[in-house]
Amino acid sequence: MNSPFPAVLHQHTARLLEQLLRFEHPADATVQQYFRKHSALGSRDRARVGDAVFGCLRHLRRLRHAAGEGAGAEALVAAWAAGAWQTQDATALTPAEQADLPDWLWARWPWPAETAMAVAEAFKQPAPLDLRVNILKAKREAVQAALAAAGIETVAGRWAPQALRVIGKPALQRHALMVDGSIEVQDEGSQLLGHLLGARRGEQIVDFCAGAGGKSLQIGALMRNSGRVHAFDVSAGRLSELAQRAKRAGLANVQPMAIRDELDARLSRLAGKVDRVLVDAPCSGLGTLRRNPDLKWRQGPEQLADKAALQASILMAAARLVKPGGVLVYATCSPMAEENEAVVEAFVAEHPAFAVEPALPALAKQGIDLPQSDSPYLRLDPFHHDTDGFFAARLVRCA
Ligand SMILES: C[S@@+](CC[C@H](N)C(=O)[O-])C[C@H]1O[C@@H](n2cnc3c(N)ncnc32)[C@H](O)[C@@H]1O
Repeated sequence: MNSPFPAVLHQHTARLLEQLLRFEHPADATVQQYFRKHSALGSRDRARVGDAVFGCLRHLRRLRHAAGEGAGAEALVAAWAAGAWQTQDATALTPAEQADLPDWLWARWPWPAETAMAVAEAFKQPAPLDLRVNILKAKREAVQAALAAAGIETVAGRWAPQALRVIGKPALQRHALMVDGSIEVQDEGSQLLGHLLGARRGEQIVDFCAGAGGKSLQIGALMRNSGRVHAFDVSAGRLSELAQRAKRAGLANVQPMAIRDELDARLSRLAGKVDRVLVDAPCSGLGTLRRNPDLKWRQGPEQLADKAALQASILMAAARLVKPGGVLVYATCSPMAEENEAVVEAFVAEHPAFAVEPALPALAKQGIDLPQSDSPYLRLDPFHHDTDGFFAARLVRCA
């Protein structure tokens, strides 16, 4: 049960939820726009309204069951404030309702029956805040001590050697360690993808879908500021702050470049020359439901199929850059087989020069010991690993 929710916050939450339930834009953008428009709301009230609307999106099917199908935003918020999703009789719900997933997604939910519901439950929890310590600037223990001195408690990550998990929700954006590039916000699972690439000093690396460059920065630091990380993306906007962030992180080896698409002619100069290529592919993002619960309601099987076609095309183009003996990592923040195993298996069937190398032993060589699995792939989820949901395949070009 939540603490009493003042009427004025209830009204704001209902109005905002009404907008969110149109699913026209990503939820976080709609929330930010709403708060800009209602600037009189103080930071604590914003946090409460934000928690409430995200809570409604996380538990939408259970709330609809409690408030009645067709219930409007007002009634859904009332059901949320009463904690209805926690107290209702689960046996009256279908498994998809219990899991708070649309039927199509529950039908494809890629975990065995014994753990499927527990994994769905873990995806409904808010995500923690993880940091990556920049090894060029500081050691993890020293950062932890400096944060503790400022009243910010952290624990060392369970898996990734540079990860710190922040306890609670302190304001960190303007902290000196953030400003001087000693720490970056990066989910621990995302850090493991960077490690799976296994970049070494002096190598040529391509981060094909670099986005804002979180992994480019990590890889550049793991290479101790040597070699080169070519950071490509079709979105110049997303890449726009990477040069500045790299400078702040003490990195001179990260080179951002906006490309037209995966077939951009300028890529041909790197064909067959790159030691390691990371494809952090555009995907459904269903592995990030803890942060973006709207994604489960905003997409259907058609979107997954569209994504899979783009992913296959990007993987094929990126593979052309890998030199013989080089490594290609294909990753998504989605657990769905259509975007993961199916893409990789179709690629390998058409490209016999590439072989899947088991991911867990590759990480174990770096001292990162994840729970055993029969899969040759890295599959992470919030229930088993306490990270966002990720998939990654490590491919080696044999010839
Ligand atoms: C999952 S995000 C990458 C996140 C990023 N690697 C990070 O760690 O922050 C996928 C990225 O792929 C980019 N993208 C989409 N289509 C692309 C294409 N055809 N070629 C290269 N990048 C593409 C998107 O703009 C988006 O930034």
